[in-house]
Amino acid sequence: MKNLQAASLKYQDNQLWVLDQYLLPHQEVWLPCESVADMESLIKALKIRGAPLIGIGASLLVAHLASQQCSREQLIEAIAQLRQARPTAVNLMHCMDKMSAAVAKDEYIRALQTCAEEIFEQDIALCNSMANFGNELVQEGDQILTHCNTGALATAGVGTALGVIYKAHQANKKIHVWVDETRPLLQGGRLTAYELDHWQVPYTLICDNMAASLMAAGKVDKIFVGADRIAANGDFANKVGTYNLAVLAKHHDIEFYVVAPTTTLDIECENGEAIPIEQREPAEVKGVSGSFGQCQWAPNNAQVYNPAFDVTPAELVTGWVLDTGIYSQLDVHSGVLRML
Ligand SMILES: CSC[C@H]1O[C@H](OP(=O)(O)O)[C@H](O)[C@@H]1O
Repeated sequence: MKNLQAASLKYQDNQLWVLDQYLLPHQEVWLPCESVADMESLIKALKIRGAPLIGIGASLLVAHLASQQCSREQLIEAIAQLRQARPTAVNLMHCMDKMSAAVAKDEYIRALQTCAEEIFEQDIALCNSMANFGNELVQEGDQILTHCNTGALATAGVGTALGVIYKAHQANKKIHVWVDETRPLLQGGRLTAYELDHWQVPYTLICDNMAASLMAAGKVDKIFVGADRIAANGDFANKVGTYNLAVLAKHHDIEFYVVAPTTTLDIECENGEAIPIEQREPAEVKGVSGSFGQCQWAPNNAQVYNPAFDVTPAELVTGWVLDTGIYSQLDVHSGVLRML
């Protein structure tokens, strides 16, 4: 397989490497990934994360195993196992479907390697398209709020929602970004802040519970978020806390955009109720952990509710920014997502 390099994933000299996002921003540690167990563990621990990237990483791992003379049966098992690694981001399932089709071919080793390379390179192009379309929505001086991390760390390209922000900054639109820290795993405070620092984009880090007062003060012009799965009717799942922002945006009449590649569409899901929501470990809410270690503030026996995502209904969305264009409520209500 050819060498491939993304911000947090690389295939170099027949070895797959993952940048441990759990340790960012203070430690940049690249981990080798050599087995299904390795990749499954990295995905579940969000050491590799982001709807597009987990599909891309899993695909590269399967292609790597194929080049290591794994049998077709072992590869079929690997695909089935990786498909289960996380339940909400549909990109993973779409990628594993593509790899399943490839492993069924006579020349399955080459087919798997080509498929994984195409998935990687396609995502770069999808990110560029989303960024270009989304940038059309950004005016000079906009104050943009974003949630979680949707940048180069979560994709093979410039990102989804954060890719739009990156493009607007590159176009000298003098934007400012409000960054939700995004409890409980702090993807915003750790990863989005890290990316915006790197790109020298002006930003201010906030706790998630501060977004409402910023909107009330007229300090937010637009909101751009990512998605993990978009249903046929336009409802979508994204990092928990996204629904909060959508409701607040409606109340304050602020434009609210979801930015995602078409690989995040799942027209098998009629609406948001059909999207499986990952429930994660209580420890993530009882305290916090990262490159600094771990601390717990809640009592050991505290009951915890820790959904990794929530669902935003289509009626709260101003526009869907996909790699194929920008779609309005009217477009989506007419069923356009089923035709992409
Ligand atoms: C472009 S990434 C999309 C999506 O994935 C993130 O979830 P996680 O950090 O749990 O992988 C977040 O919901 C982003 O918006």
